[in-house]
Amino acid sequence: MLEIAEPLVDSRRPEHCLLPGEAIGLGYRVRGKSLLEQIDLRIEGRGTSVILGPNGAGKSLLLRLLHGLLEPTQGEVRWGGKPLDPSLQRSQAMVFQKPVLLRRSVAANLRFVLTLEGRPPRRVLDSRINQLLEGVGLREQAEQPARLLSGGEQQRLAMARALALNPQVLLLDEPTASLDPASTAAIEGIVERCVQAGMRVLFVTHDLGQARRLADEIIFIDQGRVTERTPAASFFEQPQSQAARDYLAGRLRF
Ligand SMILES: Nc1ncnc2c1ncn2[C@@H]1O[C@H](COP(=O)(O)OP(=O)(O)OP(=O)(O)O)[C@@H](O)[C@H]1O
Repeated sequence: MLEIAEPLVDSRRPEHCLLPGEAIGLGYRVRGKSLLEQIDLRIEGRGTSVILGPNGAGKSLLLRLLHGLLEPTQGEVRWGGKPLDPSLQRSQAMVFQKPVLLRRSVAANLRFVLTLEGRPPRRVLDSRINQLLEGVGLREQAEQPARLLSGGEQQRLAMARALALNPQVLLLDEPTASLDPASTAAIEGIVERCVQAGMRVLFVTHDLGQARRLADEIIFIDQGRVTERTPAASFFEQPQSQAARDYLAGRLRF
């Protein structure tokens, strides 16, 4: 298994306090069709909320709305009591199933993010890039074109890029869906260290083993509605909603 060196997460915290995150009467409709409806959620404290639910339930839409990539058609999203603006948005980071990387070197992908808001001294910049690459086990590939990395390596680079600006909240949309078990374990290890360092994680997955390993609580979504929110231990023993029981038993619902 890949050994990932410390430290990955910078101990300096961003200036904004993002928590709590709130979805208040949140809804999203497209062409008269309701895709998410009446979502009320409060995200606070530490740890990892794993979002489960069948295909098409609205999990990715919820993450995109929480991250401000989509505008709700009903209700609102607030972080730290305020609507998400670009500066608050930079205090959170999202990683997608398919990493979207620049056609540049591995190090240049990180340099790009780290110089978005000004150019730190070269020594500081290089040291942070090395720290991030060390943290995700990619130090030796620093000068390699990012597009030549394997799928697992690309996703580790995407994680490093997400962590570059010390987000307080990490939104992960099936980041290991196309990865093998070793690469999946590497990503899970990075996520665990982020949680230990105080980040709040929202993690969408269909991998129930992964949900058991990572979740402090489960948020279950079915047909655009949150049907339950339960501590992880009791969710797997005793899901409260029929939708969740069907999902765990592998029964299709139409
Ligand atoms: N921009 C859009 N316009 C119209 N329909 C959309 C749009 N985005 C998503 N949808 C639909 O909304 C529903 C929820 O999509 P979403 O991607 O959130 O599901 P999901 O729970 O993440 O599913 P999966 O587990 O398959 O990734 C789906 O039926 C999808 O087709």
